Amino acid sequence: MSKIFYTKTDEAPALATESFLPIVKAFTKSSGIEIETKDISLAGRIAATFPEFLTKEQQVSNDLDELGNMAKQPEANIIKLPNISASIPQLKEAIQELQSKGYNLPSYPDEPKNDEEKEIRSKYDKIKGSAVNPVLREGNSDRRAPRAVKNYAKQNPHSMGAWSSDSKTHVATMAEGDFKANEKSLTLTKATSIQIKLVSDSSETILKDKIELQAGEIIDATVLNKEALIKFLKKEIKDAKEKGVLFSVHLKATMMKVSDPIIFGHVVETFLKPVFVKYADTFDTLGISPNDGLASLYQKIEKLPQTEKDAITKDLDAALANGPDLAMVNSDKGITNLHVPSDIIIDASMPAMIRNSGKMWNAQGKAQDTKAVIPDSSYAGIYSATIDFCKKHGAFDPTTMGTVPNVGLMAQKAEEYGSHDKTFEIKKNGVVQVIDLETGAILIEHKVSNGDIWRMCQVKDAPIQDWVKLAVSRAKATNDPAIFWLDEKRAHDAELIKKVKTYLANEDTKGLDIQIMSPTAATEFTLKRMKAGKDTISVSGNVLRDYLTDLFPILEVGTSAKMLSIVPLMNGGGLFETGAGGSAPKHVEQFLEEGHLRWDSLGEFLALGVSLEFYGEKNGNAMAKVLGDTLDSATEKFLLNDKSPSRKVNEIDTRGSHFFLAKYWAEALAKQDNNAELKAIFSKVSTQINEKESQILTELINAQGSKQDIGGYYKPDAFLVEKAMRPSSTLNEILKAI
Ligand SMILES: NC(=O)C1=CN([C@@H]2O[C@H](COP(=O)(O)OP(=O)(O)OC[C@H]3O[C@@H](n4cnc5c(N)ncnc54)[C@H](OP(=O)(O)O)[C@@H]3O)[C@@H](O)[C@H]2O)C=CC1
Ligand SMILES: O=C(O)CCC(=O)C(=O)O
Ligand SMILES: [Mg+2]
Repeated sequence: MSKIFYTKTDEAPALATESFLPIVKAFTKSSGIEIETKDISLAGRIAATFPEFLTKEQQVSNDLDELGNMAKQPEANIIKLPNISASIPQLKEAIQELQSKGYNLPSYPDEPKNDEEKEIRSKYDKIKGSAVNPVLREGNSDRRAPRAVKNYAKQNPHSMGAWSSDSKTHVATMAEGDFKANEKSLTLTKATSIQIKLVSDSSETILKDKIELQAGEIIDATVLNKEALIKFLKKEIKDAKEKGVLFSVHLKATMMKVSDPIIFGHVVETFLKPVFVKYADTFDTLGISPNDGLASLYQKIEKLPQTEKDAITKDLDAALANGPDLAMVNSDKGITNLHVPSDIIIDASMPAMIRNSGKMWNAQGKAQDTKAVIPDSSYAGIYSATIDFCKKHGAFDPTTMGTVPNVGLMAQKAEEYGSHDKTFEIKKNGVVQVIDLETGAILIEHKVSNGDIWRMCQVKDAPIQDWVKLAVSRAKATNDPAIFWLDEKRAHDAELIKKVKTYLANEDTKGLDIQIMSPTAATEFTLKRMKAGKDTISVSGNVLRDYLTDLFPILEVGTSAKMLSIVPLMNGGGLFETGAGGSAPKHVEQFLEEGHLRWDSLGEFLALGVSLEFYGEKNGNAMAKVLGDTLDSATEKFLLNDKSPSRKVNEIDTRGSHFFLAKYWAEALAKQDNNAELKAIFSKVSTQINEKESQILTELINAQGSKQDIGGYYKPDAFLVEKAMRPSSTLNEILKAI
């Protein structure tokens, strides 16, 4: 009998799991459904990578590898919660925490001095950034707000900041020399293997050897010119100051884990140029890299003698004061947009700004118009088009606006999000060539200069076919227009458009409205319909999948946590992601401070519903189907009765919301007549829950209001977490007895 694999991750979702999973296990046990937890937390992945440094007791299995293999099996059924995609500062913190807990792990070598350190560094670099999702995503993505979620938002609209036509907020993006401008692309007619090399006057360096490519695969390569980037940044820093708007930079340092931290580093360095010039030697000795952000810089200068440290701090203050005001991540704590590369992640940060009248927070904690710097222009246009739309038509109205589900090309590390092992910071002037190893032909080449960022992306043919099919099936299921967001003027998109046209011709699309539009045109088309209450399916590549499934949900339903996020795996299994958002570090902060967790598990309820249904079909388990159906009804009632966690302490939080879900789930099971055994079991449970409701709620509220100690951040103490997340002994007893 196959199992449901449930992931143990990090931060707020991991805390929530401690409360919710016991409920799920109790409810599914009698139906013979086995649920197995797999640890893919950052700390777990670090421990699994370095068994040779650990004691027998500390060693753990490599659960991510196992799940990655599982994702290729037809019986795969995986519930995936959001996890940390670690920036270098986060990775270092996690290592330090484990070391302090007696794990004899090597530290992260900033500048590896020998082969052993190089090996350690390369192992850590595999854990860095988005190291989990690409391994599990062996299928394309289908993300949407279920009808019940949409209706809830219409009846209980979230706040939406007003827009004024004289808002100074805008997007700044490069006009030349960026990834978009330099992209070259081709489709392979037959399978081959390639090599990437850098040819300079004096030498040839192989950057990557023997990449196997399949027939029909699209490859593209491009380069971002460092000089053009710096020129652009200088201009925008000056312009932000002149216009009196906040300066903020929006990148994806997690998914784009090689290119974007380097770009972030250039922003930090350009902003603070005089300091980096004056203290170049000291920073070198201290191993300071602008790519790690200001927070890491401040931390490293702590090691200096007081007078030296004071001198640098004074110069940093002066350089910061001399520039435009920076958008803040946390105004109270003085954490700026330039502190940590992973604090501002474009998919969530741009929609949050748009929802907030186009403003970000300044140092005084006040909302202010902003220059959103998105260096590469490939996708920046969708945000400028949205901002222009809001300036012209005002903010969207959640009570009337339409919905925009997404069908995203994602399988097998598609496009930019699979490019990090083929992304290089160029060390010498020369030419980068992609060579066909079978024919010796140069497939693509670019002239490059020292410091440029060159990258190659791939997308295989089978995922493209699957994606087109998925788009057609969603268009059929809804009868809504489906728009492929592809720009015929971009080299990669032009190749993709040829395939889309070919594969669409193989499908029965009679009566369907399927169109191809550039991202900017698609944004305008979709927003106009959305404003008028009409629904439009976005069919996009991998990056836009990510951006659009935060942008529209955040505008429509307040958060992407409430999305149904299904990945039909290409080999027949199912990966069910819980919402489309992140791991909300802010929520953990609040929980530790006042014992209130505001993480909304709605995405998890939805994911579990489809997972159970899928399990029922795959295994001919009728009880699983009943559990799935009743969970869906419970989720609807949950929304109707507005039982999501409140944001305020001493009101129901995540744990209370789980209680209500359990209550409604038991009620629905008691009410249904498809399975007598479940009806009998849960009639009893439902009565018990209803009888003890006020006692349980009191226990859950009483657990709030004070500081929490869970014995760690990346690897909290299992016992303390359980105690904190399951404070109602009355509820625990009822669940135990099922
Ligand atoms: N699938 C995955 O594994 C993903 C992982 N990540 C990772 O998550 C981390 C944080 O990323 P970030 O960009 O800040 O995004 P988050 O989604 O974690 O946070 C953005 C904001 O969205 C709101 N939010 C998100 N999820 C929920 C939820 N379930 N319930 C209630 N509110 C929610 C919160 O707003 P408010 O403060 O208003 O309550 C939150 O502060 C990073 O490490 C990132 O790499 C990011 C995206 C996807
Ligand atoms: O894997 C990650 O780092 C983030 C994924 C993400 O943001 C998404 O898929 O929407
Ligand atoms: Mg995202």
